[in-house]
Amino acid sequence: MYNNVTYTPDERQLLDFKLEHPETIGLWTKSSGEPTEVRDILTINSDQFNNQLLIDSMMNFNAERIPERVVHAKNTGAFGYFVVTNDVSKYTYADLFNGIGKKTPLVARFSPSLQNRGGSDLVREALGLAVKFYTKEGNLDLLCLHTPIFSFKDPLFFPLVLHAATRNPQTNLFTLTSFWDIAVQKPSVIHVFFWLFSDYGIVDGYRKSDFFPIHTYELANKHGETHYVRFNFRTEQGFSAISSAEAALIIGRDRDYSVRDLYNAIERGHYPAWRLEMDVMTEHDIQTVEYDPFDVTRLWENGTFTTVQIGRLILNKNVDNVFSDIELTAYNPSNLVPGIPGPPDGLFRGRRIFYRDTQNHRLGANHNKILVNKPLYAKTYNRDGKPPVLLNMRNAPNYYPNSFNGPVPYVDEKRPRKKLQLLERNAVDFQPMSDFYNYILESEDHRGRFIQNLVASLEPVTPPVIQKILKLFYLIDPDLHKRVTVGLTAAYARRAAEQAAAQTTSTNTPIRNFPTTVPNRRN
Ligand code: HEM
Repeated sequence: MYNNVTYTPDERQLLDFKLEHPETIGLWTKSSGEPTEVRDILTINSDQFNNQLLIDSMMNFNAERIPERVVHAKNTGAFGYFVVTNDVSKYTYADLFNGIGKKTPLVARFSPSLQNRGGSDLVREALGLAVKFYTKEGNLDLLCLHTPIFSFKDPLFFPLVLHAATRNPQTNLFTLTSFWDIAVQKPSVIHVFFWLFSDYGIVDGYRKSDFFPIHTYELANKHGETHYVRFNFRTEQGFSAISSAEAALIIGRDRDYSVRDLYNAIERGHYPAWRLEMDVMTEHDIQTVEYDPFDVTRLWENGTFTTVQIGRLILNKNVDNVFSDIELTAYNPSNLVPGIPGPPDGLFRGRRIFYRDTQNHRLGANHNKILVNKPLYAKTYNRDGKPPVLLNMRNAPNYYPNSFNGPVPYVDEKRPRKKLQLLERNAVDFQPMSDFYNYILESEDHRGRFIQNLVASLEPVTPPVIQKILKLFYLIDPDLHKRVTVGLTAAYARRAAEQAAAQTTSTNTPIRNFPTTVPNRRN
């Protein structure tokens, strides 16, 4: 009866396991290793406190959850590799980017930024792609968003803005009023909102989006010269987005659409790939362009940089276990390698601390010893702490300097001696938002959909936020202000009519209760 049916890879997973293992995979034991005796698997009418299997199973189950990430909690990911396709040695001596054809293994994780672990992935919020490259010179982590810009420059605002954009402490709901209020108070945020409310907002699965580490990274070549780059991961699947209405329909039947899409594509051998490119400026250009090229809230301007392809990222293996291979990953943007000194801006300096700290909290101080985070090579003077400690550097000296052949530092002649010092501005510049409205939204159709999405999001927003946001829209572009105002007026009129109609309709009385008894057949 089932012979002619084709099942999707995600539904087939257990069956595939069985086909790969025609016999049982072995004896069931307790976590101590003691084999499970068949009479212990039923505890009814037995002395339950004497049943070690019951205690072992229950206690382990009770402890299954660890704290979810404060942001980017919802998980999916895969293993893959990066392959160098171009000679970029004139920009960086980073080993992983040098040598056409060189392959570096990696683990990638995708996530919506605001959803809790069980949330939906077709949402109008920034999506994350985090990549951990296991290089010979340590792990390189690139954390990206699917918006090419970030919301603000000052790291102090991260917890504050994120509180406004996540669940309200009383209602436990995402609240559009606080979401837009923070944009009023910190208008650089509006630029990110614009990307999200445009056709770039909801992508048709992670595979079909570009991703951006955003910050301007410093790179060093073997002569000690520096270049400044913005990396871009460009999807080879073709960018594809969906509308709010389409997303709502899909979410109704599948909250894990993008997770499923990625898993099934990889199982079917349609390995998703991204081109890693970089937009490059020389040390001279970076200091002379007429805008701030380190400002994470704005794009670089056409004609001020060249674009160079580095290689391709390919995901070709689904993980065996989401908890150990993805949930336990600890991506940290300050995991950099020689030849990539990293971004010099203030936001990145903040991020250098936050990730290590939150991962100490979430995974423990030894998170880099968890298998999926373990670099190919590491010898440190760090010791002890909550497991895993692996071999804890065994009997090697645990202090430095020492006279007993403990690990030693090396000399990197190529490392740049100078460091660029930035002086960042706090002023808000509406130009990038105006450019977005007039140029990035390339057609009248797109602008129309953008206005529609804005209006839908603004309609529930209460005073005084709504008045203030409209004033800001006026400053960005009077046409934007006019069209959103017209849209809102129509939306309010529709709502008032719906409310009036609802008052005249009779209330809905339940026609049944849940049955809680069955007929007594003995009578
Ligand atoms: C001050 C600014 C920022 C702070 C304080 C911050 C903080 C955090 C924290 C606490 C996490 C959870 C980490 C974990 O539990 O393992 C996280 C995850 C993440 N962040 Fe940020 N973030 C900031 C800016 C950014 C920016 C600019 C980007 C992208 C360019 C970004 C991309 C991501 C991604 C992709 C993840 C998910 C990592 C994963 O898959 O595990 N963040 N961030």
